[in-house]
Amino acid sequence: MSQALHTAARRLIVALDYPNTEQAAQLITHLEGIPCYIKVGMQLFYTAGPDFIRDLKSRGYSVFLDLKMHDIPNTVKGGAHSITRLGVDMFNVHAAGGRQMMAAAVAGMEQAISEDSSLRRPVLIAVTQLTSTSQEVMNREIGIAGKVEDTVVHYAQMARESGLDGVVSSPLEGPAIKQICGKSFVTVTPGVRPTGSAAGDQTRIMTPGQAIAAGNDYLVVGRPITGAADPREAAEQIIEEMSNHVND
Ligand SMILES: O=C(O)c1cc(=O)[nH]c(=O)n1[C@@H]1O[C@H](COP(=O)(O)O)[C@@H](O)[C@H]1O
Repeated sequence: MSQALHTAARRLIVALDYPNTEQAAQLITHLEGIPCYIKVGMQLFYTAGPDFIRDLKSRGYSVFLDLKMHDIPNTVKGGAHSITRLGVDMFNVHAAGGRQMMAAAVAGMEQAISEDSSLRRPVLIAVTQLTSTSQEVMNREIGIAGKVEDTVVHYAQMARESGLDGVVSSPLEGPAIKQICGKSFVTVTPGVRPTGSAAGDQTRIMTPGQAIAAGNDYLVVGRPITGAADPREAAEQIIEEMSNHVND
């Protein structure tokens, strides 16, 4: 693998949204040798549990544990402490939980690190508006007026001020977030669809090339890879497209 492809692969996060460890393990086998991140979300974690995460880490994988915590500050602090102790590389909370909750997540993470010096500080990010949320749904159902981008940027600012490292947003909002929060504030962007693949429940989407060209740091891709006839080929095509747009 060339340096450019390697660099692009490190910015791809593959979502293992599976109902059991067997299917997840099969996909990991397909991706062997590709240095991408692995994302474990609610569906897999609630059945596979922490042992699956420890196993991935012991085998050298970079792991994003996507449990989107949203609770009272004390509970989120405890959750962040437990998650950090698993040794994951990235995890998330919902920005809608507010500043105090996000600061509590940072405190829980830092407490775990201070107790065990072998742990590395994970990247802690806040979900802004889910990529499945359209402008209309945000206004009429969630009850937030205005543009999605403005809410996303507001949440991103709160996350930065609360000590988080970045946010989850759609790739469309990446440039506005970077402009307000700075280039080093991390954007992790699901809602990525290669040309011709089904959007499904995602509404705010870009292609892998567009998402990288917009300056986003990490792309989260699930079904376009996990649902492909040849998942490895699908992942390689996405990485190639990403690598072609790194300096756009
Ligand atoms: O936090 C996330 O990862 C996340 C946030 C968000 O706003 N939208 C979103 O789709 N995700 C996750 O990103 C993945 C996207 O999967 P696909 O739509 O199959 O590519 C899923 O695992 C979602 O849980």
